[in-house]
Amino acid sequence: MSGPASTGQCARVEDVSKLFGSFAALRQVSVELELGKCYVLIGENGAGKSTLLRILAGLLRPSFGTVTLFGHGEPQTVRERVGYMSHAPMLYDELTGQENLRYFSKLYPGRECLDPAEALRQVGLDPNLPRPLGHYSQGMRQRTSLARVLLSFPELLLLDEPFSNMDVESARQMVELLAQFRHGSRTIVITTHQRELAAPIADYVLALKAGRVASFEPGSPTL
Ligand SMILES: Nc1ncnc2c1ncn2[C@@H]1O[C@H](COP(=O)(O)OP(=O)(O)OP(=O)(O)O)[C@@H](O)[C@H]1O
Repeated sequence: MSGPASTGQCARVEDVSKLFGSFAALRQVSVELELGKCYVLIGENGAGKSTLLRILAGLLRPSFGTVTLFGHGEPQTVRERVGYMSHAPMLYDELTGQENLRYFSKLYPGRECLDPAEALRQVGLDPNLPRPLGHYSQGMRQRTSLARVLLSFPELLLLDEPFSNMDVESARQMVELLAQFRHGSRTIVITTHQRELAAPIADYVLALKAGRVASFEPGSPTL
């Protein structure tokens, strides 16, 4: 790769503000994301975490400021290199994990996709589980959501509250899994209210407060 990869930069957010009507959800946020690192985004309810993630995903446009992703000034043009997992899992309860993924893999026509069974294996799930998703534990549902994101071989993973409603052991397993993806040189951004759960993979911790960057500090990753 040339250009941005050689500088090790995955994304650059410069002076980004996002207004909803007259309300500023983000105010002059600037941050740079290096390739292959994990960023943990924390802050109270309404701090702007999901808004920043959705802007990085190209799902929202900033009102002011710029976002550069993989060296491109229009995140929409590199959307296929980004995997976004929202905190409402977009999966069908009446289908099995593999049926869900087969359905979603058809939404990427003409593109190479990871085999659904392999995606499930990568997140530690048996692809041949006969149960419908409605009978999965929360941890298994979150893993299936992550497998769905992996279908398109994303280089940047944007995960909104990946540990929500998970027990501590399932969250620990999810963190180990994410650590493997990071070692595979994917860049990861996680929003969470449970900073301690993500600490083992946090290369950097970005705290937002009322839409502003309150702090941006290196973490102490152990994985
Ligand atoms: N589409 C929208 N229209 C209007 N206001 C919005 C919209 N999206 C977000 N907001 C507001 O912007 C602020 C930031 O929301 P955001 O979801 O980014 O916060 P958050 O830090 O992710 O919060 P939480 O931890 O509760 O998910 C909130 O006050 C929210 O109500």
